[in-house]
Amino acid sequence: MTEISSTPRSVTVLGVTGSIGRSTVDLLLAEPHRYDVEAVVSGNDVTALANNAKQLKAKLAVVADPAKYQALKDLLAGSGIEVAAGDDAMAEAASRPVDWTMGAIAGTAGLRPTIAAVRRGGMIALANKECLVCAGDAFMREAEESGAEVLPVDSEHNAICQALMAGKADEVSKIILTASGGPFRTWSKEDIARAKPENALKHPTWSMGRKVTIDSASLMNKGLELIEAHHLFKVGLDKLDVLVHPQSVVHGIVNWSDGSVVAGLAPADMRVPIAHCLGWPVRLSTHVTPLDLAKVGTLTFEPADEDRFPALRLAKAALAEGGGAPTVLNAANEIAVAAFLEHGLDFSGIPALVETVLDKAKGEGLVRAPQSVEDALNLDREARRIALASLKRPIAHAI
Ligand SMILES: NC(=O)C1=CN([C@@H]2O[C@H](COP(=O)(O)OP(=O)(O)OC[C@H]3O[C@@H](n4cnc5c(N)ncnc54)[C@H](OP(=O)(O)O)[C@@H]3O)[C@@H](O)[C@H]2O)C=CC1
Ligand SMILES: CC(=O)[C@@H](O)[C@H](O)COP(=O)(O)O
Ligand SMILES: [Mn+2]
Repeated sequence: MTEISSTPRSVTVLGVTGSIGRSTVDLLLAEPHRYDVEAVVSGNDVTALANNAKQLKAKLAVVADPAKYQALKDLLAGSGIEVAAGDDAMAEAASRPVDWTMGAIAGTAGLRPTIAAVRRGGMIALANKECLVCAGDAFMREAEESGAEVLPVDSEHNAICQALMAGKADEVSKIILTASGGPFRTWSKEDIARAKPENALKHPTWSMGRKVTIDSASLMNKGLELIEAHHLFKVGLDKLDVLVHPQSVVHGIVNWSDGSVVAGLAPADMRVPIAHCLGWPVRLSTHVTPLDLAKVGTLTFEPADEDRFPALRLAKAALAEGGGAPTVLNAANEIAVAAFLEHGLDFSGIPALVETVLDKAKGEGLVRAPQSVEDALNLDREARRIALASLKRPIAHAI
């Protein structure tokens, strides 16, 4: 049995102020002697960032928004904690040597700092699925080259990664990702089309950041997760499936060639997969309320409806097409979600915009296979330009 090391694990948390970030901080503070926190990074919430930096005794705090530099400096004055701001500072923070990095910045904004961590090596606990949807081939190739170990945090992928330990890669017949079905699981197509942000932000089983919550409501989240699974587990769409499971108790399922089925179950609490990655290869003890299956009582499963949830169909098609299609899909979806949250787009406008952008990008001959992370980011920018130009009402904040 592998023992828990008595040497503290050095850690950096990208996206420390978000939903995944807060769960990570909770685990770090439960056993502070086990960790040496190097850097914490946020987008613009300097109050929470400064608090996290002090609580965790971090050496460095970085905020993405350069306009927030002075505010962060004032908040951390006299603490001895180094302060920085901006994109280059985030990448520099992520490239400082540590054993373990949490990649939990929301959206493609997280790609540059996360790849900086990958290039440095060590363990990368990856929550940010957009990194893999935007630039999966290049991202995983760089991880292989640097020796970085990519640990899946996303609940389905973490469960599947554990289930996959029951056999060999060539003995897998199917990998199934469960989906809660989101708040519109039982809604008609017409009602879904008219859904408002306040409806879409009411996730039935998980408490998460706004972007992933909207993606769950459209089932784009499950589409992004299929692409994420393709890169993490090196399987094609023919071996991947989605099953709607409203209780969010079973997170991932592996069907084996001999008929055996191994499923990963856990409470709907992200501290469980984060702890799995934080302790890896050792299991930590957490204060998470254990899963009580007698209390849950019934587990149900149903097929996903791609007619009412066309985002899932679009993501599957992008995965099947490959090349730059997932990059374009992801960029268009980020703009669409931002527009929906600003009331600039109907809910049904999200998949509609994604489809329009994919068609226009193909028409302009842009959907090439990215050769590098930087190449993927260039394609991402071009797809955003098309998406923004396709909106009837302009938006103030692209995610
Ligand atoms: N929440 C969950 O349960 C799950 C989340 N994920 C994935 O994890 C990632 C994070 O999700 P979640 O924690 O919910 O998101 P949140 O919106 O709650 O948090 C996002 C974090 O990213 C930071 N951030 C936002 N924009 C930037 C930027 N431009 N530069 C640097 N930092 C930025 C935010 O800082 P600030 O607070 O200052 O804005 C915050 O710390 C997503 O990719 C999501 O899909 C995957 C599975 C489950
Ligand atoms: C917690 C987590 O991993 C989310 O990605 C979750 O999967 C969202 O729920 P849905 O199953 O509704 O997309
Ligand atoms: Mn998930």
